[in-house]
Amino acid sequence: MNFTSDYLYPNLSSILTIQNLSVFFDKSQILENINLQIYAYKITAIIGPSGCGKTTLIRCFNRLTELSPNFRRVGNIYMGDREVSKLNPVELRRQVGMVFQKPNPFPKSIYDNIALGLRINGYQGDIDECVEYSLRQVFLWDEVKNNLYRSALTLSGGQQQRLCIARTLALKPDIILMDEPCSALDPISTARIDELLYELKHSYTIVVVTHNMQQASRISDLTAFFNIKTTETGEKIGYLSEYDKTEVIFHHPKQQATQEYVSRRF
Ligand SMILES: Nc1ncnc2c1ncn2[C@@H]1O[C@H](COP(=O)(O)OP(=O)(O)OP(=O)(O)O)[C@@H](O)[C@H]1O
Repeated sequence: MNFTSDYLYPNLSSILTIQNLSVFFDKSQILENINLQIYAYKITAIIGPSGCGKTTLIRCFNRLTELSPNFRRVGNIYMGDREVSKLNPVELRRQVGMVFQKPNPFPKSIYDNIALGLRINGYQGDIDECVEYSLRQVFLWDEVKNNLYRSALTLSGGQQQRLCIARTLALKPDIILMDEPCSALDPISTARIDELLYELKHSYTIVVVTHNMQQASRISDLTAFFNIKTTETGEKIGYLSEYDKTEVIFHHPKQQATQEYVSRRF
């Protein structure tokens, strides 16, 4: 099914348009014919069973999949009106930032975790100010302001993840991709990240892969449910099964598989 062409929000602009995207690693097909629109200033949750290609999909958006030599894709991914393959990958990854499953701060000070990326990207403004602003955006400033030169590795998991989000925000991305950002966190840290995402969506477009149905239903505006089909030769291929406003996906999905997945009867 085609989930593009102003399907859900006719009046909103789509920041990413995925058209007929299929992904292969060597001869194995991982994703088949994905058509999807990501809307600006919305949170889009990507859900689906393990192995359906959620991570692979979002890594196509900022071309991280290309770092695997066996990767190949057909179809198109447009950011605005430009195909991402035509963009400089370093600049693309600044515009399309990523937060990973496990917090991965650099083994440097809290300050340097943010300042390094700014310096590498030739930031011309006041670095101290930007460090403070980014830490305030993730509600970490008050917790770390007296220890900015302490190793980031001494922070708790939840603090480390907020630092990683701050590091991404400092580079002023348009889109933030999050790959199960709370899977390594306790419920309190998860709740703080949820609140944070809610605040951030006024300024950024967020795409979050999650296995946490509560998180998806609480924070996202739109939800894409991916499923897996098995071909006659036994190959397992991920496809986009249903995409709609989150309220619809969780309360009145059109497909039984979606209903079973979101109610954990899958
Ligand atoms: N670099 C790679 N080379 C070969 N196969 C890969 C590579 N990366 C991912 N795959 C395969 O692609 C399929 C989809 O993986 P992916 O991590 O995208 O799924 P997922 O839906 O995010 O899974 P999970 O929910 O378990 O994280 C899996 O079968 C995986 O083994």
